[in-house]
Amino acid sequence: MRSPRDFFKPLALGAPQPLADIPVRPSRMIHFFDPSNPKMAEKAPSIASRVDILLGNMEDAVAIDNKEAAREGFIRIARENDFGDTQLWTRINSLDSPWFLDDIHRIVTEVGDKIDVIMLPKIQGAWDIHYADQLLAQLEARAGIQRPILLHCILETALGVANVESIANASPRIQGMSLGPADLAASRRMKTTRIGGGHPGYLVRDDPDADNPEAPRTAHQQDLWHYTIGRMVDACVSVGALPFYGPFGAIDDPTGCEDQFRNAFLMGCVGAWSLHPSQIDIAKTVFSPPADEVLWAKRVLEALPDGSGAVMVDGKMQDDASWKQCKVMVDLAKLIADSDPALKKAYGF
Ligand SMILES: CCC(=O)SCCNC(=O)CCNC(=O)[C@H](O)C(C)(C)COP(=O)(O)OP(=O)(O)OC[C@H]1O[C@@H](n2cnc3c(N)ncnc32)[C@H](O)[C@@H]1OP(=O)(O)O
Ligand SMILES: O=CC(=O)O
Ligand SMILES: [Mg+2]
Repeated sequence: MRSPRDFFKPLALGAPQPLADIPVRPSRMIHFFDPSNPKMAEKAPSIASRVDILLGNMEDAVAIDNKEAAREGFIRIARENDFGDTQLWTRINSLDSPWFLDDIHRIVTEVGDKIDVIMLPKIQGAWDIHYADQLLAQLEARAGIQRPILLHCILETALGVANVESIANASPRIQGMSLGPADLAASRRMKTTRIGGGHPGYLVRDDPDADNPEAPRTAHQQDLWHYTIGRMVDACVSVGALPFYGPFGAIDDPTGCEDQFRNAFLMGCVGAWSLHPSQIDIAKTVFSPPADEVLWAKRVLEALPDGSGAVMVDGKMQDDASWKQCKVMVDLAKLIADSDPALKKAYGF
C-alpha cells in the first residue's frame, strides 16, 4: 500500500496535483452516446444542453468495426465543442482489450483538458486502478494538463464487487462508481437476460392462509440489485466518491426504469445512465429531490437552527440525526436549483 504521505502527490513529474475532494456537481444522468454513429454525434451539442453529464462511449454497444471511428468521433466532438457546465466523460475500452492503450493515450494527449472523467469498465481490483492511475499521470504530464482527470469505475464483475472497498480506496482519482448489472449478471452466472431492473421470478410469497390453504397467496417481487448497490454506496461514500446506478435496458418500460432509478436514489445514488433520450427526463425527475420533501426538510432545519436538541414538527420527533438527513436533501436541492430555475422556484430558494 502507498504511504499516506504520498497519496496526494502526483504519480509522474509534471502531472497535476491530485484533488483532495471530489467535486460535487449536478450528476443526475450520465447520457451515453456512440460517437461513431453520425446521427448521435450530430445531436451531441443539443443533448449536452439537456443533461448533467454527456459520455462518449467506446466500449460495449460500439461494434468492433466502429471502435476507431468512435475514438476519432469523440476526439473531434470534444475538440470542436464547449459544453459549458455539462460534464464531458468518456467510457474507454477495458484494460485487457486491444483498444485501451490507444483510447487512453489519444484521448488524454489530444483532448485531456476537455474531459472531466474517464469511465473504466470491468474493474476487478485496486491493481487495475494503480495501473491506470500511473499511466494517466504520465500522459497528463506529457500533455501539460493542469487539472487531474478523474476515474469512474463500473462495478460489473463478481471479483470487482468482492474488492469494492479497496477499489474505492485505490486512488484520489476515484470520482465514483456505477453498477453494471448486465456484465455483473453474466460474471456471477445469474440466470437473467435483462439489463438491470427486477425479475418476476425473484420474489417472496406470503405464507399460506392457515384456514384456507388453497387461497391464492400474494407474491412480492424483490430487488436483485439491493445488495450490490448497498455495498457500492458505502464504499463510495466512505471515500467521498459518488455512487450511480447504471443502465436500464428496457427503453420501452419508463415506469420500470423510474422505479429502478428511484430505488437507487433512495439508497444514496446520485444519478443513473440514460441510454436513450427518453430516459433523460426520467433521471432528471427521480434524482432531483421531490419539492414536498425539500420544503419539509427546510422546516426541520429551521426548527433546529444549530442542528442539535430535540423538537416536535407535525407530530414527529426531530433531532441531530434527522437534521443531518434533512441537510442532505436541502444541500442537493440547492445544488440542482442553481442550474434549474423551475426547481429553484419549487424548492422555495
Ligand atoms: C448494458 C451494458 C451497457 O454497456 S449499457 C451502455 C452502452 N449502450 C449504449 O450506449 C446504448 C446507447 N443507445 C443506443 O444505442 C440507442 O438509443 C438504441 C438503444 C440502440 C436505440 O436506438 P434507436 O433504435 O435509433 O432509437 P430511436 O429510433 O428511438 O431513436 C430516436 C432518435 O434518437 C436518437 N438517439 C437514440 N439514442 C440516442 C442516444 N443515446 N443519444 C443521442 N441520440 C440518440 C436516434 O439516433 C434517433 O434519431 P433520429 O430521430 O433518427 O434523428
Ligand atoms: O456496462 C454496464 C453493464 O451493465 O454491463
Ligand atoms: Mg458492462
